[in-house]
Amino acid sequence: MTLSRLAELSADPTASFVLIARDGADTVELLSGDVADVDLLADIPLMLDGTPREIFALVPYRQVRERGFVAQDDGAPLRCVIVDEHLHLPTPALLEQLPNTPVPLRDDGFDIADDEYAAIVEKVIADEIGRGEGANFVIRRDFTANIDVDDRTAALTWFRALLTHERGAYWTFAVFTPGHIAVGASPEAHVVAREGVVTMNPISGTFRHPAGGATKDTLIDFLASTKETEELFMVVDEELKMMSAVCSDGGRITGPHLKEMSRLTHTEYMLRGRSALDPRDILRETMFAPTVTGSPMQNACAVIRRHERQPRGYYSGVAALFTPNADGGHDLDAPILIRTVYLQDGTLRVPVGATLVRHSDPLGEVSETHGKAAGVLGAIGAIDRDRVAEARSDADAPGGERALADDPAIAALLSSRNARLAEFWLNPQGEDFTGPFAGHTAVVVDAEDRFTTMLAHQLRHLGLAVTIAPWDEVTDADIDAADLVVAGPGPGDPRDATSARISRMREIVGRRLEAEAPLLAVCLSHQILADRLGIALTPLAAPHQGLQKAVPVFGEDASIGFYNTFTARVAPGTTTVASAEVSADDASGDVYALRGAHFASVQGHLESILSRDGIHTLERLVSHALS
Ligand SMILES: C=C(O[C@@H]1C=C(C(=O)O)C=C[C@H]1O)C(=O)O
Ligand SMILES: NC(=O)CC[C@H](N)C(=O)O
Repeated sequence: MTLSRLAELSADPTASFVLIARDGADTVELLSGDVADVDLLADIPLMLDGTPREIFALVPYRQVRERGFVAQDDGAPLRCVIVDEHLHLPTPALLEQLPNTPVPLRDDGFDIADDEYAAIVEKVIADEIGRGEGANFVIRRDFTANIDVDDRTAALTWFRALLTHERGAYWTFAVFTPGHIAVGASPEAHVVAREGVVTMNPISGTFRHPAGGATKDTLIDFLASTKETEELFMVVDEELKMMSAVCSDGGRITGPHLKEMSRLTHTEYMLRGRSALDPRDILRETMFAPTVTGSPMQNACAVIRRHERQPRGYYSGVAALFTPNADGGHDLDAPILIRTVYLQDGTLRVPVGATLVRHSDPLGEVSETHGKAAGVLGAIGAIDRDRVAEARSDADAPGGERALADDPAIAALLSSRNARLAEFWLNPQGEDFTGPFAGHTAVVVDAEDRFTTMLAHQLRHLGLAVTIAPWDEVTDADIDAADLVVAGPGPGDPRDATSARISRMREIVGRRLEAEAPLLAVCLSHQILADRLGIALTPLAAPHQGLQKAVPVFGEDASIGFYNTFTARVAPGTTTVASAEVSADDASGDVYALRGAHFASVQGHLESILSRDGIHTLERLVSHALS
């Protein structure tokens, strides 16, 4: 009876329904109901006539405009299915019933050719990361094709192929709404909220299996790659910013783990914290994953706007399932919309991107996009399916399936990565805010890099009562009233006289110095402070975006994470400038920290997971500024 319901729904072109196979489940969920398109996340109708409702939503990328971020606007609707019926279908019986119709593709290929994509990668590294705009950016291309088979039959065929041949997906799903179909196998949970616990699952680092499949040796080579390791650390930092914004306990990280799929293996962390927010607010604060946009996230949207030719539609948005819970609220389960085919009136699109970092190899990123698209492209018949991968995905095969993650050498290599990270974020932090600076207030000025949420969280641990204020909202009165002002980091060239944001940060730094009132200046603001003291600013020969280094900070060596392209530079050996004490690199003269009467500054990000000595150094600098 339940299986016949699927047959009925598929036969009705006006019906809206969703099929979801969650990781590890032996059933496929079938949800159906009426469609409602809404403008804002807050409009998602979780309550109707006083009754909590289950809602499935497709959240398009353009929704980032709700956060004040830029996006090409294609009008893709924030589409909700108000669930009337939620069935569980046994997977084997469902597979028997799903069509397996040949779906020939016409006019198929990538909209951006390989060499053009490589050229975009080079441009993003030079013009964006190379100009201090951020650490990592995801730029996408689309595989497109046309089909002549009926849309719904094609989509069900592809869903069957993904269920049968892909593995390691968080959700394998198919969404049918009038005029719009999406079918995918996404590895990545963006945000999950259950009983007050919020989980995020940043996945980055991509190992494309060689012909014949992954082996222990090839996987070990991948795990040793600095680029792939640092890429994952950077996205964990960016997601911890989001966790710090939504969770009272800031969030802690566990992992790293492997995500083994049919043709590639990713590396991932889990971030966990507690939050009492409405799930729609959690979703808004976390729109969208840095793993599919970049960091800092707000500027990543501007970079995407500059370098992508077509709007994103649902790519990098989320599918969000809001389910009523026992507390009268809703749980949220929201995978990222990647590895998905979108189908409208016989035309399909499979968008795919790669995370570009300072040491990206353009051709390597080209093949990474092919590798990531391969699972879906194999399922829709655009490329040959990989027999080896499929054999491995058969858990009933003789000898069963043995995950490489279980190998002791691999497990040891993975866990050794954490030795580089800050214990603060690896351990439970509790909510005990009775640190050494209790009784003092701080205003943290955000210059469009939400590292301020992590800074604020650490400052609260040190006892301060903290508020975060955006650079364009904070008033002079706010600046004057705080016991401590923390002038935050931000994208861009610190010498840029045309930027209103950088000018305002200059005013704030100057105002506190003139008042001789406690100031801590971080990264961009450290550069601004250095400039004010007469120290020269210059681009680094190679950006330090996402780099960990042990550097001298006033008599102690500190292991710190860096996210800068520019630096303040003195003649090597310099120890004071004007009235300020300088901690600089012996060889290059690059200034790592400054301190003087009532102020201190630091080039690195003490709040980053890359800063093993972060909170300790933060405490030293705040203590100096407040003294
Ligand atoms: C951007 C995509 O995937 C993301 C980027 C990854 C990477 O660059 O290593 C890995 C997994 C995903 O978070 C995509 O599939 O389009
Ligand atoms: N994170 C930052 O504040 C970076 C500062 C500056 N945009 C640079 O790249 O050097």
